Amino acid sequence: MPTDVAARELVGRGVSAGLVCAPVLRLVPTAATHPGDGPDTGTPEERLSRIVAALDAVAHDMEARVAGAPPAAVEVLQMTAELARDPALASAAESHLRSGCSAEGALDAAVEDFCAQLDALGGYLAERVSDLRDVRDRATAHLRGDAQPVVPSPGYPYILAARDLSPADTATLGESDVVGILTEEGGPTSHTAILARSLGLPAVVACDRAAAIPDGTVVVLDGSTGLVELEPDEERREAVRRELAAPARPTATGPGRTRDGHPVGLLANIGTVADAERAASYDGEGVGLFRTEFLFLNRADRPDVAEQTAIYTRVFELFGGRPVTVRTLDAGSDKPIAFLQLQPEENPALGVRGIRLATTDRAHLVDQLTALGHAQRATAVRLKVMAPMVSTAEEARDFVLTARAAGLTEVGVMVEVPAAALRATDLLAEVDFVSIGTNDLSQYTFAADRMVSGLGNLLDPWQPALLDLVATVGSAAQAVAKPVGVCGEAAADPLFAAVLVGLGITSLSMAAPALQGVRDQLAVLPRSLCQEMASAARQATSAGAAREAALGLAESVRRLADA
Ligand SMILES: C=C(OP(=O)(O)O)C(=O)O
Ligand SMILES: [Mg+2]
Repeated sequence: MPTDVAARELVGRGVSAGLVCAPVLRLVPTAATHPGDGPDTGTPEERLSRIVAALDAVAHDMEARVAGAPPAAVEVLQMTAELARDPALASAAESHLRSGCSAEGALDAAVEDFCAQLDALGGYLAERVSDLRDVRDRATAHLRGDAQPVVPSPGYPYILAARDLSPADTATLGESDVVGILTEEGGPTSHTAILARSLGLPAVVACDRAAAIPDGTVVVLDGSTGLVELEPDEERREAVRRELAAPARPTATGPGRTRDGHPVGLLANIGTVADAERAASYDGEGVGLFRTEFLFLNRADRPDVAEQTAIYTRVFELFGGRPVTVRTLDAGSDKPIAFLQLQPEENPALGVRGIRLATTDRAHLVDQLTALGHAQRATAVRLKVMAPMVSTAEEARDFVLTARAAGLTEVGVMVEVPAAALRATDLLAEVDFVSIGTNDLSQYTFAADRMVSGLGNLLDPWQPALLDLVATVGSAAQAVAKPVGVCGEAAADPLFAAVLVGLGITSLSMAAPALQGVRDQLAVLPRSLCQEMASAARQATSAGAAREAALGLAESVRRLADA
């Protein structure tokens, strides 16, 4: 094989289930090389109007691709257009122009300012960094008069390989020759993963050297295990073809349930009003996590009760009588929330963040809960409210009392800290429900920064230690018959979702496009099998073995059903 990728197998992270065998083609290079290096011509006003025109051209380009694009792609394209049109971006570029930057330099500096803020916020917001840099690269190409990148259309099915894919690259994959996706970068919450899942395209991300595989190399890609086999022999290719020729299974609709009818709430994660609008149109049972940080970012003054009430009301109206679970502000000293007057900290992830802020600044919590109470009374919503980063039963009790004083009736806490998981029984005695945030629970269990991609194995939700903590919380909740959700990104993986059900989890919250895959998976597995999968996974001694054990059991059922 004429390749500098010597291995016959590569392993990445499977983020969209499915098996495919096809040649690899690489994306025509997308990123503008050395963004920010453009010439320094024209007055600052002229440079600003060139930047605005370039950003506008990017927004138009995204909008032009919307027609005929699948719903999940529309979402991504519109979000990218919104990023390009954000007036804050042009005004940040303007201030860099005033300090003498070229048009390209000012655009680059403005984008990097925003990226630093998003990075500090972590989670879903941090993954928008690559989207923003893509906007910059496209706008830079416009400033330079360069052509915009395209996905190849060779006229035969192929696996698209790249260092990373931008929203615009992936948005129209539904109608292309692409039958699988393989990237070196990206995580389970990246837009590539979300879109791949919604389009049913098998995808593997975080796969070292993926972009070095030469065009034309035939690979078998498994979007469940993350395994990529290079130049498999004819016998293997034939086995994959046979598997793919098997008849398609029907898709499930309505509330989530296992094959034997055990109900599992399927809910959406949202972080903005626009997210809420999109999520409301999916077949889901409500919202399991409404991240409210967007209301507090990039402003010098705190949003007052009236402003917050208006926004919560808009969101609640979208969901009618469905439950909406709002998480109170999850900020810390690494987050640019000016009015909270946070002290600098050496180690912000372990500092005054989440509910701990209420001890230093109670007003923001009381205002937020008051606004939520007003919005609840103005709508038909079933409001559930929960606090982030709770570690002890005392913190839980204090939050419950404060929320009840604001007239809120369903009050819970997130379980994101190992101490909270280990003493879930104590916390559950105080609250109406708990919701496990696997993103932070992994980070704190493994002492592994969730933003460091090199720590992916420790942060793998299949780690048996994480499963043990989830099981502890699941059993504690079952013992007192209280709901226990999972709202970390791991809930979007259909196989992992089945294991969560086996661990006693009663609802799963995820990016809306992932709902269908999880619903379909649960619909074919009886609850008893989910429990067997969970116990097999917990008996394993590594993340990989845990996954294999669960997958083996799920596949045995599928084979029986197919026979
Ligand atoms: C859902 C979670 O919260 P966030 O990702 O917003 O920190 C989590 O930690 O799993
Ligand atoms: Mg969290």
